[in-house]
Amino acid sequence: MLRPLFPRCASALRSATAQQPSRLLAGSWQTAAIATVAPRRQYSIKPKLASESKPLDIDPSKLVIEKTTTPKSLKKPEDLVFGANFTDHMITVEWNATTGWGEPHIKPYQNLSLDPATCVFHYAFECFEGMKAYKDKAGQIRLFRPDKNMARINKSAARIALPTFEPKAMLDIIAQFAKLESRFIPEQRGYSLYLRPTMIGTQKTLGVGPPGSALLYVIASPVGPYYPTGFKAVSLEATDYAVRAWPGGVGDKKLGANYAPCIVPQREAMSRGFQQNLWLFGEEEYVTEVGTMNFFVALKNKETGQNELITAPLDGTILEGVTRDSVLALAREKLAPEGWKIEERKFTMKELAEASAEGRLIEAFGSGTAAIVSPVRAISWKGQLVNCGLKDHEESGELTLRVKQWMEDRQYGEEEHEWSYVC
Ligand SMILES: Cc1ncc(COP(=O)(O)O)c(C=O)c1O
Repeated sequence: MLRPLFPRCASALRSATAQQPSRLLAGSWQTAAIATVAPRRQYSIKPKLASESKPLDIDPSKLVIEKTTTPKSLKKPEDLVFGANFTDHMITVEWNATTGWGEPHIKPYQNLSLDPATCVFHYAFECFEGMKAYKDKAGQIRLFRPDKNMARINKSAARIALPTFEPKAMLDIIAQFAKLESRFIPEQRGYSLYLRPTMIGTQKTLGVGPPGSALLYVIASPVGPYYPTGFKAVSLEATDYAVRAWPGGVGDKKLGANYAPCIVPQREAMSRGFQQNLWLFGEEEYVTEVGTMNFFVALKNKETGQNELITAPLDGTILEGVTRDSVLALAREKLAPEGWKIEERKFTMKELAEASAEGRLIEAFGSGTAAIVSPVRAISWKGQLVNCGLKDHEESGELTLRVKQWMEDRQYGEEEHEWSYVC
């Protein structure tokens, strides 16, 4: 049994829970302890969770645009480094619990000024998105399935008591922003503008509670192809000494707090020569996802001989990737008619190792906004190297290449499709 760090607090908390369960829900440890000392005190106002604020309050018709007077010089496309350079402007929208969302602004890219006591610095009130704007052959800017990113950031925000917003309104503002930054998006295929919507709690307080104020901002970084000289297959290390997420946790939300704890296992994997780590879950060692990508495996079914494309289900422990959803939809549309079975189901490392040993593992790849798809060569697990179907001289399997092509056709508007949002 774990010994409480503060035994007195723990017993005060236990008695507060027994006597005043509803009070404990409304307060913190500190309030719980006070409640035992002064049991008759009532909370007259139930604190309003930021996430209960009504949507529909970001209003694009109120957008204020202030253009920069010092435009940045453009980098050569081949010199672009992911997330290192930013465009001229940013979007900001402030929120507070009393008045709701304020005027949206597009203004010159600039520093934020926040008090050191601001709650984001102490209790990780932060969530974010990663999405891309592409330039098509006609020079139009296209966002890829941005509705999915808006829905996801709202779910993330609501989980950490930050406010939600009307997705269509924000999308309208992001589209105007992407158009304004058009000169930063190189024309060539493979290039895009990475957009980073971010929401933080900005209340100045060390008290633990729902933030009374927040800031939603969007910055943008021009990016080149993830693999400038063509695919490079990555090798993964299956992590068996740490878990990324668990049932009932927040692994399916894009919270900054989910990312920092993943860096040490990632660094460990790299120190042993692997590019990324692969997160497993439970005694069964279910395969969940890779560092910042969902994971797909193509294998031949042992009994039926049918080709199967498998990825972990959305059970709350993996991020609901927009690319994952797109790959599944494309596979159902294009691979299923070729006889493939497309499955979202739990699968174990043991199952993969067995398929590999029996020559049934066809291919494996990660999926995510940054790389679209990333071929996997091998997975280190329990001292063995599980080969994922590539020959030594190959950097990608055929299926991974096809998926990349299908995705890019829709992202760059070569295939007109409802996933592409023309700004
Ligand atoms: C943990 C994690 N899983 C999966 C993904 C892929 O998600 P998406 O396809 O929406 O980029 C990401 C992307 O950032 C991620 O951080």
